[in-house]
Amino acid sequence: MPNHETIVILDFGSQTTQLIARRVREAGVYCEIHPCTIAPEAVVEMNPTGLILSGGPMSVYDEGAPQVDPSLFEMTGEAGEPVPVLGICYGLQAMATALGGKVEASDRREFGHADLVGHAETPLFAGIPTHTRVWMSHGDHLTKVPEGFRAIAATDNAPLAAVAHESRPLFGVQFHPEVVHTDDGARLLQNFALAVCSARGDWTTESFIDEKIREIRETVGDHHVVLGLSGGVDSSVAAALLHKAIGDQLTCIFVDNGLLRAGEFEQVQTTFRDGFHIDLRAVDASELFLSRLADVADPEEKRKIIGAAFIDVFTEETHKLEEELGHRPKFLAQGTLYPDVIESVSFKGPSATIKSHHNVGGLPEKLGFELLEPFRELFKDEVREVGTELGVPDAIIRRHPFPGPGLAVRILGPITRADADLLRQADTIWLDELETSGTYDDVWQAFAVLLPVKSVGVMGDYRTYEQAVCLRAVTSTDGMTADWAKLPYEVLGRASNRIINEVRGINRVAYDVSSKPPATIEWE
Ligand SMILES: Nc1ncnc2c1ncn2[C@@H]1O[C@H](COP(=O)(O)OP(=O)(O)OP(=O)(O)O)[C@@H](O)[C@H]1O
Ligand SMILES: O=c1[nH]c(=O)c2[nH+]cn([C@@H]3O[C@H](COP(=O)(O)O)[C@@H](O)[C@H]3O)c2[nH]1
Ligand SMILES: NC(=O)CC[C@H](N)C(=O)O
Ligand SMILES: [Mg+2]
Repeated sequence: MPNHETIVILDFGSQTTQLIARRVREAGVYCEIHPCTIAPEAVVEMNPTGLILSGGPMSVYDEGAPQVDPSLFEMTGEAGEPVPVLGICYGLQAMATALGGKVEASDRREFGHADLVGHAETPLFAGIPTHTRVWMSHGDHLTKVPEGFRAIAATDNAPLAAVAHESRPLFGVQFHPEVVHTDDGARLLQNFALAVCSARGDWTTESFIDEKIREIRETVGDHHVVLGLSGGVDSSVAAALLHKAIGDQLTCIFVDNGLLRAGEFEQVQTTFRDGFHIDLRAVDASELFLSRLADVADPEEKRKIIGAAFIDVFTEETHKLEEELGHRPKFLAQGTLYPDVIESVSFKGPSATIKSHHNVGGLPEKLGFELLEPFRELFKDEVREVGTELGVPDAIIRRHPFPGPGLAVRILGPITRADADLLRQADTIWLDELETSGTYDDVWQAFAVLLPVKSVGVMGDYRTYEQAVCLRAVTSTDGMTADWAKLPYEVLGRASNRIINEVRGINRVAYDVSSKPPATIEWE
C-alpha cells in the first residue's frame, strides 16, 4: 500500500483505461487501476482520495454486465469527508444504474467528435471554455438521472453529456476526457483530481525516487541484489536507481548472447562501469547461445532455447558471485512496468499468447530469488523521466525497445554468426539514417530483418545472387498496437542505397507497410 494519495480507477474493460491513469498522473496524483470485479471492501481499504469508473464495451442493462456496488458512493476520507467519484461513459451509466437512474439503448449512437455547448459552473469544468470539443463513443444513454443529479453539460445529441449530484461530489461524463481528441479532457481530469478530490498533486519524479530509495533500502537490508542488465531503458534505469539506493550491494549481469546490436556489448559496459562505477559482470556467452541455436528455424523453439540459455548463464554467474560474497544474493531486480502488471489484472484478463516473451521470468523460481520490481507502478515514459533525473545518458533513455531474444526474432530461419553479423551491419545503417534525418525519435521502434531468400541483382556488370533485408519502423504508444511509420521516401531511399552498397551479401531492401494487428511488430 503506497503512502501517497491515491486515486483508484475501476476498469470496466475500456480500451482507454490506461489513458485515464496517464492523465491523472500527469496531474501529479498517483493512481492505480483495479478490475471492476474487486470487492468493494478492498477499495475502501485502499483509502482512496477519489474514485474513477472507466468506460467499457458492455451495456449496463445486459445480463451479467458488471455493476458498481452502491456502497462505493458512501466512502469517506479520514476527516469524514465524502470520497468523490467520476464515472466515464460506461462508468457513468453504471453509477446511474446503481443510484436508481435509467440507461437505455439510444436511437442515435455517437462515435467521434461532438461539440459541448455550455456547462454549469462546477469545479469539474473550472477553466474549461464553454464551447469545447469532446470525443464520444457510446450506443447507450441515460434516460433518467438518479435522484439528486442534474445535467451540467450538453451536446446536440446528448442532453446529459455531463451530470453532477446537487450536494455530493459525484460526477459523470458521457464523453471520454482521457483521449487527446477531447480538447480539454486532460484539464477535466486534472480538475477532478486536484479541485474535486483536493489531492496535493505531489506525485513527482523526485518524490518517486526518494520514496523508492527508502523502500529499497528497507527491503534489501544488508543483502545482495542481482540485476540482468540488457542496456535497454528499463533495466538500465533500474540499475541506476538500485545503485543509488544500495551502492555495491548491487551486481549487474550483462549477457552477450551473440544476438545484440553492433557495438552494444562494449557500449553498455563503458556506460555502466565508467559512468556509474557499477559492479558489472559482462559475460560473452555468444558461443553457447549460437551453438544451441544452430539449425533451429522454428521461432518458438528459438525463444525457448534462448530463455533456457539465459537461465544457465545466470545460474553460473550467481554461483560465482555467491562464492565471492560468501553468501547467496537474495534478490533479483527486474524492470517490470505497470502495463505488464495491468495486463495480468485487467478485467479483460490476460491476453492470448501470441508468442512467448522470453524475459528472465523463469529465474526467481529456479534460482530461489525474491523479486525486486521498483517500476511496477510506472509507465515507460515515467521510467525515462526517472532515468534522466538519475543521470542515465540520453543515448540510453531515448533507445527504442529491444527484445531480449534480440536478433533471433529478426533472422528468419536458422541463425548463423555470419547472418547475425550481416544483419547487424544493415541494422546499424538503418538506425544511423534515422538519426541523421532526425526521424529516430518520431518512431517507436525501428530495425532491420534478414529474410531467408536470395534473389538476383546486378552490381556493376556483375550478376549477384544475395540475400534481402526488410526495414521496419513503427509508431506506437505501448507496442500493443502499431502502425508502420510514414517516413519520407528520401530516408528510405538513402538507407536502401547505403545497405546495398555497404553490406556485402545483401542486394535488395524492402520496407514493411503492415500495421499491428494484423501483423506483429517483429518478424519471426
Ligand atoms: N542481454 C541480456 N543480459 C542480461 N539480461 C537481459 C538481457 N536481455 C534482456 N535481459 C533481461 O530481460 C529483461 C526484459 O527485457 P526487456 O527488453 O523487456 O527490457 P529492457 O531491455 O530492460 O528494456 P527495453 O524494453 O527498453 O528494451 C531486462 O530488463 C533484463 O533484465
Ligand atoms: O522483452 C521482450 N522480450 C521478448 O521476448 C519480446 N518479443 C517481442 N518483444 C517486443 O515487444 C513488442 C511487441 O512485439 P510484437 O508485436 O512482435 O509481439 C516489440 O517492441 C518487440 O520488440 C519482446 N520484448
Ligand atoms: N465507451 C463506453 O464506455 C461505452 C459504454 C456502453 N457500452 C455504450 O455503448 O454506451
Ligand atoms: Mg530490451
